[in-house]
Amino acid sequence: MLMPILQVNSEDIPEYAIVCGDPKRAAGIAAQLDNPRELAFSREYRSFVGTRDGVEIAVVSHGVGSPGAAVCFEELIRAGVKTLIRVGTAGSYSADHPAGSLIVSTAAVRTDGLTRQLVPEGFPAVADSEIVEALYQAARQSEGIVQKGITVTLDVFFNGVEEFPHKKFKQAGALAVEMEISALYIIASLRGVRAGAIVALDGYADADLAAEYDPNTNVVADAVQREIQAAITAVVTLAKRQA
Ligand SMILES: O=P(O)(O)O[C@H]1O[C@H](CO)[C@@H](O)[C@H]1O
Ligand SMILES: O=c1cc[nH]c(=O)[nH]1
Repeated sequence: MLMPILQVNSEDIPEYAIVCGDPKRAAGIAAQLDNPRELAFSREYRSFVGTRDGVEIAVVSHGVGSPGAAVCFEELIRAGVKTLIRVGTAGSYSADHPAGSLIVSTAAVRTDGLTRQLVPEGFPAVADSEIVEALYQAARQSEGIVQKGITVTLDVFFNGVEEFPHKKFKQAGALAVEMEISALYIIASLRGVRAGAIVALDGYADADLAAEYDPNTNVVADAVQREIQAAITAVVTLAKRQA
């Protein structure tokens, strides 16, 4: 069956998918698999399949922001995906986690508008614990800071007249902010599949720490490579465990 927005056929989509915002990053992830094949490039959604250690993996970009990403997650699940891992970037809340650190998201604060239209207030956006552990163990095999914890999903990247809610979420224990994980966890829960996420920190979101925002440094690029390796390793670990 052809998925109308991703423009991929369900027959080509395996059970495991790695998703990321940037279509270029999707190509970079696919290039690290064996026999990568591009399936489609429709809107912001660029789709590939490849294998690692005999495990078939889809790699698909979902663009920026929860509503667009939700379309991607929904169609992948309709096409047969049962395990989704997001490989993203995020802004740090703490000097303990500078740019280049990796955070495995255990749960996401739902400040986004999308999930409010899907589930009641107070319903938690939580990662699958087996995926969290697989990502954390895989990421710890590389150099650099790796931490597990709560992330915040926001709709806003450049602010308006309202203050960003970063301070209160930081005080409450959140580690970083990005723009799609709550949508991923809520949709996974609604559709009965499992999901997890790992993010590379690309600077400080907290105004007290923030310097000039530059996500295009070598430190961030290295961290993105480490999280890609961790996500691929985690998928293989999870798949072998299920076999
Ligand atoms: O690097 P990605 O996966 O796109 O993730 C983060 O980067 C984008 C903002 O620049 C948002 O999509 C945010 O969630
Ligand atoms: O949403 C995002 C992504 C990366 N860095 C940020 O500060 N915010």
